[in-house]
Amino acid sequence: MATGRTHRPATRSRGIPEATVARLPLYLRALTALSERSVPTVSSEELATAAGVNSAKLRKDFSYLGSYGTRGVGYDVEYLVYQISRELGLTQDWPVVIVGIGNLGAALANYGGFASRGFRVAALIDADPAMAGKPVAGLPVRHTDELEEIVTENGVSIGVIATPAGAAQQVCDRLVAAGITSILNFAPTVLSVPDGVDVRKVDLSIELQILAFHEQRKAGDETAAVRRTGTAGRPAAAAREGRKGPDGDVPAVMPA
Ligand SMILES: NC(=O)c1ccc[n+]([C@@H]2O[C@H](COP(=O)([O-])OP(=O)(O)OC[C@H]3O[C@@H](n4cnc5c(N)ncnc54)[C@H](O)[C@@H]3O)[C@@H](O)[C@H]2O)c1
Repeated sequence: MATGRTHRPATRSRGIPEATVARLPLYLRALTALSERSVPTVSSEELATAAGVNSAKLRKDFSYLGSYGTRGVGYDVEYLVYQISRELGLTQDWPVVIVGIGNLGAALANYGGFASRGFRVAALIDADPAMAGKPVAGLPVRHTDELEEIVTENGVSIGVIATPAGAAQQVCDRLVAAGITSILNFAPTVLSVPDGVDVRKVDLSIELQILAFHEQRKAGDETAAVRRTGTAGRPAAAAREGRKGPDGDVPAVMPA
């Protein structure tokens, strides 16, 4: 049934670019920490540092929300938390189902951070009949036979897939046929979905592979520095000075 991939315009309907949308959760996390410490206002520089974002970019992002802060005072923390939460659709409750309640699915079900951010785990679903009825994170595991019924009854629009890769597309197709329009996929496979369905993929092994790439680069830089100077521990200085290595390579700063 899967017919194609979701294509999203670079700018959303209300004129907020996708790149800004992707940074809103970073601001929200930093702002929530400030709010928990009862900090009333924050400057763009402080918030940018806490969110790991450049402050000019932050000001531009907030201008899309119509939030400009007050000169000499900064941004009102509580109001920004409300504004960003509203923009992200977090002022309403989102029931979520998790499919595949093995090691990862059970860990996700037990993660308190979903509920505190408005994502209520409505049901846990697994194909293993031996698991049906067993409690995980206070919820009885339901069998996949009930998947469509669960989605409809709970008005679920977000599904989390934590099954083995081989089962993920079939699970995805059933979730979509049942009415789910957003999928968070942890299985190491590319899912095909019809237009109008959003898929976000989480893959820790890919993140590790990217870190391995950087580690290899660092090791390469170190070796080059030893060759250049006969001393280890100088590549950072060489990079700052923009010096080229013997092979003509400039130590690269890669996007995170
Ligand atoms: N994204 C990541 O960073 C990350 C990290 C760890 C694991 N994973 C992936 O997550 C998935 C789960 O890993 P795990 O260690 O929890 O595996 P697991 O074997 O412990 O659990 C898988 C569960 O899925 C169930 N299942 C199998 N087919 C199903 C189907 N058709 N419908 C519903 N449930 C079904 C099984 O009964 C089992 O309970 C794997 O694809 C794994 O590669 C991803």
